[in-house]
Amino acid sequence: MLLLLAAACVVAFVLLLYMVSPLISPKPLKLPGAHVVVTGGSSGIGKCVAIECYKQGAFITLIARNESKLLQTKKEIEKYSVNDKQVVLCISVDVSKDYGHVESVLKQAQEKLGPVDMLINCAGTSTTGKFEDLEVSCFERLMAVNYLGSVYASHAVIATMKERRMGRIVFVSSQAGQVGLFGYTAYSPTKFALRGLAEALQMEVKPYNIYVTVAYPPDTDTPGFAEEIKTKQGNFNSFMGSDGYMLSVLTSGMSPVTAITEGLQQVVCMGIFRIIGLFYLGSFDSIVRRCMIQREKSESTDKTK
Ligand SMILES: NC(=O)C1=CN([C@@H]2O[C@H](COP(=O)(O)OP(=O)(O)OC[C@H]3O[C@@H](n4cnc5c(N)ncnc54)[C@H](OP(=O)(O)O)[C@@H]3O)[C@@H](O)[C@H]2O)C=CC1
Ligand SMILES: CCCCCCCCCCCCCCCC(=O)[C@@H](N)CO
Repeated sequence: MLLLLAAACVVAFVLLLYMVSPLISPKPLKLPGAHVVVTGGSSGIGKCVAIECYKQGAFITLIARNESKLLQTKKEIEKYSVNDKQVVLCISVDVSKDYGHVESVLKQAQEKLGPVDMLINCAGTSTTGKFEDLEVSCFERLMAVNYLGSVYASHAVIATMKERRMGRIVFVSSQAGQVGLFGYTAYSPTKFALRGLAEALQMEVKPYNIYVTVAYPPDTDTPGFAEEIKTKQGNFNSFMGSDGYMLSVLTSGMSPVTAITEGLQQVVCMGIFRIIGLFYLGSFDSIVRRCMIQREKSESTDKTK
């Protein structure tokens, strides 16, 4: 009897998802000729994403502070041009300081390269350390760059996107924005905050054909991330690797789904991943405890010397 009920529930759920599926599966943005703005585009993940979009024919605006790094990256990206009309524009601005300034440079960029089709909020930074060792100014700075920087840039482009009834906004969070970990007390909250922003914003802008994605990269030092953004475009959740998959199912909460199979996988796998997650947490706790004991031991032998 119970089994029958469970089966009926699953069938009803699938049917329901099928009914709303036209509403939840955005078409991928056509990158050829599109204007893509990448904050933090002069280095690391942002640079890889910019290169990937450029390779597919997009016009790129790179935003970061350091001008020489911007120009160097511009040259690097231009090597991948696919037609002679493509432009890479560089703007030197601190996304975390003055909203008026961010707004005016984005206006200028839109005057030069046309309205923004996709904004990738990748400018970010991290500091790690034990809570008591981190200055409170560090908490303020990370929140300003990682969170408010993304708010400012998105706020500056959203009105035009709504008018045009099209657009994509990507927030680059982190796996440390899905789970709080030792040493990340200043960083994790800024990345958790992006998810809250993304969920609320997505609900507002979906009727305007604007789609929001939150990317949760793991520790990254390879250009592999560019592959991810290519295949995940239009999805609300973007992750990498098997840990990333489990984390994104486990922390799916009230995030929207962008495919029927995504919702189904969450329903089926959540419980088992919670069990696996508890093992992870147990092992993290035991690592932390072991390190603490080791440190205390070495400190006390240092003292006796
Ligand atoms: N690498 C990793 O392991 C992971 C990274 N992430 C996130 O991905 C994003 C990119 O990381 P990663 O590629 O490693 O970073 P990098 O340090 O390589 O690049 C950071 C980029 O952001 C720019 N930037 C930093 N602060 C500001 C600011 N205040 N205003 C404007 N631009 C700024 C930098 O340029 P400039 O300094 O000239 O301003 C640079 O272009 C970050 O948000 C990070 O938190 C998430 C998960 C894992
Ligand atoms: C079923 C449950 C699975 C649980 C898996 C848990 C895995 C946790 C890995 C967390 C890695 C954190 C990377 C932070 C990267 C980052 O943002 C910084 N490099 C920036 O400096």
